[in-house]
Amino acid sequence: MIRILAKSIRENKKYSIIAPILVFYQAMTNVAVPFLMGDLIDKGIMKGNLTYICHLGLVLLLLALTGIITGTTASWLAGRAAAGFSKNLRHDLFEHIQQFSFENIDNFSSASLVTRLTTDTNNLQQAYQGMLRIAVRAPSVMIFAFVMAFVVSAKMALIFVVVIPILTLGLFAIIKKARPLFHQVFQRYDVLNQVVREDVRGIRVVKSYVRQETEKQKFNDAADGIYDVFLKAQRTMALNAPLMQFVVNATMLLLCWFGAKLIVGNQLQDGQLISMFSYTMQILMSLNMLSMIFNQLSMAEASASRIVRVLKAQPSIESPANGVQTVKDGTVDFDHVNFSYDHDPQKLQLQDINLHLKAGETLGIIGKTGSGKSTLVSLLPRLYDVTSGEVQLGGINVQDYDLKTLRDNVSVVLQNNVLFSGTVKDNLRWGNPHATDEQIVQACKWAHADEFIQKLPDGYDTMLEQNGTNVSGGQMQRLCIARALLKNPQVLILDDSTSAVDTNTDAQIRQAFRDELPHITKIIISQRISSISDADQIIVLDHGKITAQGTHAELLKSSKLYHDIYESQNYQGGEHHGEANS
Ligand SMILES: Nc1ncnc2c1ncn2[C@@H]1O[C@H](COP(=O)(O)OP(=O)(O)OP(=O)(O)O)[C@@H](O)[C@H]1O
Repeated sequence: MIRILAKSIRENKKYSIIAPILVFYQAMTNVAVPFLMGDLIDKGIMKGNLTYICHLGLVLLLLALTGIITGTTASWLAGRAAAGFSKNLRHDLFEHIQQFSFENIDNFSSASLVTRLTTDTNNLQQAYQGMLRIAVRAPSVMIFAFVMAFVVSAKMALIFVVVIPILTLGLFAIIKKARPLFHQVFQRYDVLNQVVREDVRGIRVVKSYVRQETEKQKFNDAADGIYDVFLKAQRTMALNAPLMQFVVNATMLLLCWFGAKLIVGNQLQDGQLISMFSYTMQILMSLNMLSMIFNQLSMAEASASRIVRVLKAQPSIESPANGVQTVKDGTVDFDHVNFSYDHDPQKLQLQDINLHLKAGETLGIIGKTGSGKSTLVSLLPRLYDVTSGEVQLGGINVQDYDLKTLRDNVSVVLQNNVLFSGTVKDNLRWGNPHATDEQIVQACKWAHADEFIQKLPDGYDTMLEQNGTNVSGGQMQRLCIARALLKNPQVLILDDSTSAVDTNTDAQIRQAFRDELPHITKIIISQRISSISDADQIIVLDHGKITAQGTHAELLKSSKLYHDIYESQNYQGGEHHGEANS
C-alpha cells in the first residue's frame, strides 16, 4: 500500500526529506534549552557569574532563534510536500479512473469514486503533513528529553519510568475506544455525500415530485448520523484532558517532593529541578501528541486502503498492444454473442445474438424495457466485452482494434447523454477538437440543431449550464447527435436519442442521414416504430434474444410483439399518433 501511495510523492521528495531533518533539529534545540537554562541558573545566576550568564545566554538565544527558524521552515515545507503529494495523488487517481471501463465504474459506483478523490485524499494530505512533522518531533523530543532527564538526575528520572507506561496505557486505551468511532464517521460521510449528490443532481425531479421534505429528512438523518458518532468519539477523546492533567500534576508533585529532598541533601541544584519540570512537560506532551498522530494515521489508513483499491484495480477493458489503427468500413457482425454483466453464463443479458449489417445500412432495434437493447449496442464500441462469441467491425474483431480508433469510429449517443458547462461550440468540439466552424454548422444542420442554436442569445457561443439545463430535452438530444456526427464515424448508434424530439423533426434527421451520410452505418434504438420503420432491417429483442428480424413490412406479418407495439402506437395508414407502450 505504502509503495503505491509513495509513487505520488514525486517532486515533493526533497521537501519530504528536508522537513523531518529540520523538525529533528528543532526538537533537539527544544530539549537542549531546559538543560542549559538549569546550568545558567546554577552556575551563572546563583554564583553571580556574569560572563557565564552572557555566554550561555547568547548560546540560548542562538538555539531559540535557529529553533524558531527551522520550525517555521519545516512547517512550510511539510505543508508544501503534503499539498503536492495530495495534488499528485488526486491526479493519479483521476488518470486511472479515466481508463476505467463501464464495468469498473459499476463496481466502485461514481459517488464513492468522488469521495475517494476528495475526502479520502484530504485525509491522506493531513496525515502526511502530520507524519513529516509530529511523527518525527514527538518521539524525538520524548526520547531525548528522557535521556536528558537521566543526565540531570537519574534518581528523579526514575519517576518517568513509572509514569510513562501508565500514561501510554491510558492514552492508547482511549484511542482504541475512539478509533472505530472515527472510522464510522468517515463511512457516514460517504452516506452524506451520496445523499447530497443525489439530491443536487436530481433537484428538478425532487421539486417536480414535491419530495423536498423527504429529501430534507434523508439529509437530516445522514447529518445526524455523523453528529451522533462524532459526539461519541469526542466524548471518548475528551477523557484525554483529565488523564493528562492528572498525570502532569501527579508527576509535578512527585518531582517537588523528591526534588526538595534531593536539594536539601545537596544532591540536586535549583536549576536542575527547574530543568526536570520542563522535561516532564516535554515528555508528557510528546506522548499526548504521539497518541493523536497515531489516531490520525489510523484514520488515514482507512482512506489509504480505499484509494489504493482504486489505484490497484485494473481497467477491465484495455487497448491491445499494436491494435489495428484503421477501420475499413462500417460493416457490423455479431456472431453467436452471449453477454452477462456478472460474467455468469447462467445469467445472460444477451443470448446467441447473430447480426450482419453492410456498411451504410440502417438497423432499427425495438423491444420492451430491459430487453437488452442498450447492452447489445454497448458491445460494439467495447463499453463492455462479450462473454462469448465475437463482435466485428469492418471484418475485424472489435477487441483487435486500438481502443481509441474503435471508439472514434463508433459514435454512440447514449440514452442518458450529458452536456458539460461551456459554450455550445465547446461541447460540440468534444466530437472533434479540430472541427472548423463550417464543419460544426454542417453537423448541426444534419442533426437539425442549427436552427435553434442560431436563435440562442449568443448563437454557437451561448454558454450551456452543466448538463445542459438551459436547453430543452429535445434540443439537448440534437446537440448530442451533432457532437457524435462531428467524430465522422463509420458507425453511428442512437440509443433512444430522439425520444424528446417531435416525430416530424425526427423524420427529417433520418432523412438527412440517408441523403447526406449514406456511408455511415446507423443503429437506431427506439421505442417509436416511426423512428425505425424505414430501416433496412429491424430486430425485435425480448429477454436478451432476437425474436424477430426483417423489414417493417415483414415484421408486421411475422412478429406478434412488433405488431402489438405498432398497434399500441395507434398507426393508421403509416401515420404515428402515439408513443411505444413497452
Ligand atoms: N450496468 C449494469 N449492470 C448489471 N445489469 C445491468 C446493467 N445495465 C443493464 N443491466 C441489466 O441488463 C438488462 C438489459 O438492460 P438494457 O439497459 O440493455 O435494456 P434496454 O432494452 O436498453 O432497456 P431500456 O429500454 O429501458 O433502455 C436489464 O435486465 C438490466 O437490469
